[in-house]
Amino acid sequence: MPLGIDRSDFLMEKNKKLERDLRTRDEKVASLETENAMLYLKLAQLRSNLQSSREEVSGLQAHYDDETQFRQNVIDSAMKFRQDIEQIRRKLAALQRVAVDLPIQFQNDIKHANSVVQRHRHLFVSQTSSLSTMQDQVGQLQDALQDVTDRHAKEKKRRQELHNLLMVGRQELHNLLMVGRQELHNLLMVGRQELHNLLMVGRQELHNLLMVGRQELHNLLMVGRQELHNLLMELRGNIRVHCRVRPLMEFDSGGEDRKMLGSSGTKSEVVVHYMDDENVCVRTTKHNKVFEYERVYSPSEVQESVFDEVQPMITSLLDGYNICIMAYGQTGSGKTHTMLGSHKNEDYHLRAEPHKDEGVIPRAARELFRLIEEKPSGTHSVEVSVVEIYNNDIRDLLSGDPNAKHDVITGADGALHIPTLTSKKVVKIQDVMQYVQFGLRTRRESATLVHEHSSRSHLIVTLTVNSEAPSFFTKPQAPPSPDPAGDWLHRLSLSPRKSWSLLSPSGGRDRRGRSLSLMTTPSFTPAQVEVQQAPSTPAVIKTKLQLVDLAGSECVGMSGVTGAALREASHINKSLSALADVLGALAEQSRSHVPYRNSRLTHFLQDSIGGDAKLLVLLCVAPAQRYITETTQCLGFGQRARQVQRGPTKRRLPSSAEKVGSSDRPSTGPSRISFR
Ligand SMILES: Nc1ncnc2c1ncn2[C@@H]1O[C@H](COP(=O)(O)OP(=O)(O)OP(=O)(O)O)[C@@H](O)[C@H]1O
Repeated sequence: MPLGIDRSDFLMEKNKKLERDLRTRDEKVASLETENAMLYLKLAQLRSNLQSSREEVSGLQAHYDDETQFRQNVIDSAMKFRQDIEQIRRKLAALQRVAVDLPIQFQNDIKHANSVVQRHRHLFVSQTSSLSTMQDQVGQLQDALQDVTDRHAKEKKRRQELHNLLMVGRQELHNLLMVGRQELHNLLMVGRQELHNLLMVGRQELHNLLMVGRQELHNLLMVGRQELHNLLMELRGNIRVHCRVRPLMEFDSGGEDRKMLGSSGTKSEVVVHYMDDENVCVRTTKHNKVFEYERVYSPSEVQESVFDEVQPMITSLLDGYNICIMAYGQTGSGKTHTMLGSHKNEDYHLRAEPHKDEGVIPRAARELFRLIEEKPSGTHSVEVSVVEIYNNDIRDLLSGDPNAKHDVITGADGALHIPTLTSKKVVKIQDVMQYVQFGLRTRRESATLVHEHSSRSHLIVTLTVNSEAPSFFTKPQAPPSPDPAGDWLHRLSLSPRKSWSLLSPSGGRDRRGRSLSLMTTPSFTPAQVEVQQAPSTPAVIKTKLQLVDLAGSECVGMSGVTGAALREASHINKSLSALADVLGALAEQSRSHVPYRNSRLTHFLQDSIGGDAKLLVLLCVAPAQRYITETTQCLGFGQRARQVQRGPTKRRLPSSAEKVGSSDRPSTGPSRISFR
C-alpha cells in the first residue's frame, strides 16, 4: 500500500465488500436452503411412491408365484394323465392280443369238455347197471335182517324169563345168608364170652403169679444186693482215700522272688509229683517216698474228674448207706476248692448246669436231687444242716445263735441226734447252696469275733435223706398177735439187709451172724411201739451224707503261741488226732472200742464213718518244698486211714451184747428206720 493512503478507508471498503459478499452468500445460502427443502419434499414424495411401487411389486410377485405354482400343478397333472393314458394304452394292446387268442382257446376247451362229458356218460351207463345189481343185494340183506330181528326178539324173551328166575334165587339166597349170619353171630358172642371169662381167669392167675414172682424177685434182689455189698465191703472196705495234688500257685513263692517260682533249690520247688492214678511221690534230698491211694489226681485234673469218682457214693446214699466225704490237708492245700469250689457264690443260684469250678458239695447236692427225681414222686425228702466245729464246740451256722451249745445224743434206735440243731427242708440244689452260703456268711461274720481264720474250724454240711422203705417194711394188716411189735418186727428181721434189719424182737443175728441188736426189747420205747403198730404205716429210712471241709492240718508249734491261738491249735490237733485214732481203731478190727467220743468231730461224724458207712478221705496237698512237713504228715495220715481196709485181720462184728448207747461203736448200721 502506498504510503499516505488512508488505510482505514481501504479497510472499510474491504469490509463493505466483504459484507456484500457475505450478504450475497447468505442469500445464496437461503436460496440453496429453500431449494434443499424443496428437494427434501420431492425426495419424501419419491420415497412414498417408491414404497407403494414396492408393495405393488410384491403383490404382483405373490400373484406371479401363485400363477407359477398353479401352472406347475397343471403340468404335473398333465404328466400324470399322460402316463395313465400310456398305461391304459399298453393294457389295451395286451387285451387286444388276448382277444385275438381267445377264440382258439375256447375251441380247445370245448373240445376237452366234450371228451370229458363223453367219458362220464360211459361211466354213468356202467354204474347204472351195477346199481341195479346192488339193489338186488340190498333186498337180500333186508330179508336176512328181518330174520335176525325175529331171532333177537325170541332171545330177549328168554333172557327176561332167566332174569326173573335169578331174582327169585337171589332173594332166597339173601334170606338164607341172613339166617346163617345171625346164627354165626350168636355162636361168636357165646364163644367170645367164654374166651373173655377164660382170659380174665388166666389174667388173674398170671397177675397173682407175677405178684408172687415180683415179690420173690425183689426179695432175691435184696438178698443178692446185700450179699454183694457185704462181699464188696470185705474186699474193699468202707474207707477210701484219694489224694489231690494242687497246682503250684503264685503265693507258694512266699517272700521269695516270684520269677523263681518252682525253681530248684527254692522253697517253692515242686517236690510232690503225681506218678499215675494210684501213686504220688515225694522227692527231696531227705525224702524219697511213694504213697499209694485208691486214686491220685494230678494238678491238672478238674473238679469234674474228682466228682466222677465221688458220684457212685451218692447212689449208695439212696441205697441206704451213710456217706462221709472229707477234705484233709493243711491250710491253702485246696480243701475248700475241692469241697466248695473257688468260683463266685452267685453262680449256684443262676446255673442249671454245674459251673466248671463247682466243688464236691454243690455237685453232690445236684446229683442227689437228680437221682431222687428218678424215684417215685413223694418217696424221698431231704434236709440240710450246716455246722462248724470250733474249739470242740458244735456251732449251728443256720440258727440265729451260733454260739448256743449243742449236745450229741445217742437215741434208743442207736442213731445220733442233736435235737437242738437247725435242719432245713430242701428240694433243689439252689436251696442247699443258699443254706450253705448262709452258713458260710454266719461263719465268716462270727469268725471275726470268735476266731480269726475260718480254716481254724471244721465245716460240716449234712444232707439227711428220708426215703420211704420198700413195701415189705410196712406193718401187715393181719390181726394183732399177743406180741404185735415182736410179730412184725420179726418179719423185718427176715430182711437180708443188715442195715434195714434193725428191729429184731430177740436181738438176734442175721445170716452172717451179725448183731441185730438195735431194737432189743429194753430200748424199745412204748411211743415207738405205738407208732409202729399203726397199720400200713410206711417205714422211713434215714441216711446221711456228711460233707466235711476240715480245719488246716498244719503242725502248729505250741511254743510261743498263747491265748486263743494256742487253744485253737490244741483243739485242731486234738480233733484231727482223734480222727486218726478212730480210723486206726477201725483198722485194728480186734479193738472193741472205737473212741468216737474223744472229740466232737468224730462223735458228730460217728454215723457216717463207722459201721456200714462209706468214708472218702480226700487228701489235699500242695506241691511245694516249703510245705514238705505238712505234706508228708498228710500223706501219712492217708496211708494209715487206708490200712483200715488193707488190715490183715477181718473186722470183728459186734456181739449182740454190744447195744447201741452202751458203747462208742456205731450201731449195727448207718441207716435208721423210724416210722411216721
Ligand atoms: N486244684 C486246684 N486248682 C486250682 N486252684 C486251686 C486248686 N486247689 C486250690 N487252689 C487254689 O488255692 C488257693 C487255696 O485253696 P483253698 O482255699 O481251697 O485251700 P484250703 O485248704 O481250703 O485252705 P484253708 O484251710 O485256709 O481254707 C485258692 O485260691 C484256690 O483257688
